[in-house]
Amino acid sequence: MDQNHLTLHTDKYQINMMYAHWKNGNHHKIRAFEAYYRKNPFQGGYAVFAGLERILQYLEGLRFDESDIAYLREQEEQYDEEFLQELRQFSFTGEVYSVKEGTIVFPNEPLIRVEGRLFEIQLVETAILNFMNYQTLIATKAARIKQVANDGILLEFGTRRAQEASAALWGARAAVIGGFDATSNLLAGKLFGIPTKGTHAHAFVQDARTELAAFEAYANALPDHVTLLVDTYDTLKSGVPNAIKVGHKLKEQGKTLRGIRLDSGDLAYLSREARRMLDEAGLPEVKIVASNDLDEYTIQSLLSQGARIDTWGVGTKLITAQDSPSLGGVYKLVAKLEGNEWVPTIKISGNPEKVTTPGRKQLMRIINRHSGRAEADYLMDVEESLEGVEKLKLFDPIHTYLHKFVTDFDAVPLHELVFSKGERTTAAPALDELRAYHAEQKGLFWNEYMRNLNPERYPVDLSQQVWDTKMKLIAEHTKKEG
Ligand SMILES: Nc1ncnc2c1ncn2[C@@H]1O[C@H](COP(=O)(O)OP(=O)(O)OP(=O)(O)O)[C@@H](O)[C@H]1O
Ligand SMILES: O=P(O)(O)OC[C@H]1O[C@H](OP(=O)(O)OP(=O)(O)O)[C@H](O)[C@@H]1O
Ligand SMILES: O=C(O)c1cccnc1
Repeated sequence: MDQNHLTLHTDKYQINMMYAHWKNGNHHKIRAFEAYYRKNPFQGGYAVFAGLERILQYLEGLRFDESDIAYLREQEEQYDEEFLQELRQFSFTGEVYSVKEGTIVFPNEPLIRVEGRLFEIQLVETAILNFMNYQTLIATKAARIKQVANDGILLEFGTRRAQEASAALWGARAAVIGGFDATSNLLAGKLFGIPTKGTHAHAFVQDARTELAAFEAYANALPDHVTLLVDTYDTLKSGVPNAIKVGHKLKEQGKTLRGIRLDSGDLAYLSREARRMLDEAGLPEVKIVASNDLDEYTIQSLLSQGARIDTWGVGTKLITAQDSPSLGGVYKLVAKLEGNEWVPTIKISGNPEKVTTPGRKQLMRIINRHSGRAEADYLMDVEESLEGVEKLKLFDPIHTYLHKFVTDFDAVPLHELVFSKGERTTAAPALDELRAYHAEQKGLFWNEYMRNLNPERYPVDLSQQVWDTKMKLIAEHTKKEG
C-alpha cells in the first residue's frame, strides 16, 4: 500500500456531499472556505502554524486511482457509474491562500483559505485539518520549549512514543520549525534535511561486562561522536567517573568526549555535580545532555535550580502534545460565488464563539513603526485595502466600545497564494529558513503575549466592513428563524 496516496484519507460524508452536489448539478459552483482554530493550545497565548508543506503535497497528488474507484463502488451502491467516471478525471483545481509555516498565529484568524468547486472543496477538509491541527500543535509545543531553553540545544527524541510513523516524521519537522535543533529520527533527517543526533541506550551498558568496558567499546567504535549515558548503575559513583576515564583516553588520542547524558534522578543536582567533576578532571568541554520526560515546565524549573545542562532531549511530552493533545481547528464555508459576485455566508450558533465571520478575508499584521512590535491582527475583506490609511481604528469585535487608533503603522499581509491551477505556486522553502522566519517572528511580539504562563490575549480585530457584514447577516438570520 502506498502510504502517500491519501485521496480516500477523508470522511465518508465528504464524498457523499460531492455525490449529492454532482447529482444536483451543483458541483461546478465555486465556494470559499477558511481554516482557523478557536482556542490556543497549552493555555498559551499563540500557536505556530505548520502543516502547509504536507497539505500542498497532498493537493498535488490528489487523484482517484482504480482501486479507490472500485472501493467506493463497493462501499456505496447508490453512487452512479457516471459519478465514478467523473472521479477518474478528478484533480484539485482550486486556489489556496495560506500563512507561511512558522508564522505566529492566534485564534479566529483565517490561516488557510481554499476557493474551488463544490466538487473538490469539501473533499479536502478532513486532510487539511488533520495536517494543520497536528503539526501546528507540535510546532507550538516546540516553540514553548524553545522559549525556556534559550540557547540550550534541543533534540527531538519522540519517535518511540509518537502516535505512529507519520506523526513522528512530520512532528519532528514541526518541532524544528518551532525551534528544535535536531532529531533522533533518521528518516525525518533524510526526508526533511534535519540534522540528526544520537547517544546510546542503557542496553549497551547492560550488555557489557562492566560500565567502563561498555564506554570504552563505544568510544573505540565512534571516537568522533561519543556521548555516554551515565545513569545505568550509579551516576555520580560510577557513570561520571567512568566517563571521565574515557574522556582522558580520548584526549590522549587527540579526540574529545563530546558529552554525557543524564536520564534519571534529580537532574538539577546531578548535572551540577557532574559539571563540577568534569571540570575538576580537566574536561570542561564535555557537554551535559539531559532527558527523561522533559517539557517546558521541567526545563524551566531545572534552569531555575541552577542545572548545568547544555542539551535537552525531549520526547513523549513534545511529540504527543501531552498536556493539550488536539488543536480544534475548523474549516468553514465563508462565501459563495453567485454570477460574478462573492456572497458572504454565516453559520449561527447559540455559542457566540462558534458564529463564523462571513466573507473572504485577508489577514494583516499591524506593526507599530516606533516600537517595531505587533499591535494587533486585522481581518478585512479581500477587496479592502489599507493603502493610504493613516489612522486605523482597531476595536474589540465582541466589546466594541474597547477601541484604539493606530497611526504610524505598517500593515503586513500574512496570506500568500500557495496553490493555483493544479500546482503549488511557491517552491518548498528550506526547513532552516522556516525555523529562522519563526524565530524572527517571535521578536515582533511583546512578551505579555508570548509568555507561557497566563499570557495576555493578543487582539485579533475585524475591519468595520467585515464586522458590519457579520452583524447584518446575524440580524437577517435571527429574523428569518424567529
Ligand atoms: N530537580 C528537578 N526538578 C524538577 N523536576 C525534575 C528534577 N529532576 C528531574 N525532574 C523530572 O522529574 C521527573 C522524574 O520522573 P521519574 O520519577 O519517573 O524518574 P526517575 O525516577 O528519576 O527515573 P526513571 O526514568 O528511572 O524512573 C522527570 O519528569 C524529570 O524530568
Ligand atoms: O523521556 P522522553 O522525553 O520521552 O524522551 C525519550 C526517552 O526515550 C528513552 O527512554 P526509554 O525508551 O529507554 O524509556 P525510559 O527511559 O522512560 O525507561 C530516553 O532515554 C528518554 O528517556
Ligand atoms: O539518542 C538518544 O539518546 C535517544 C534517542 C531517542 C530516544 N531516547 C534517547
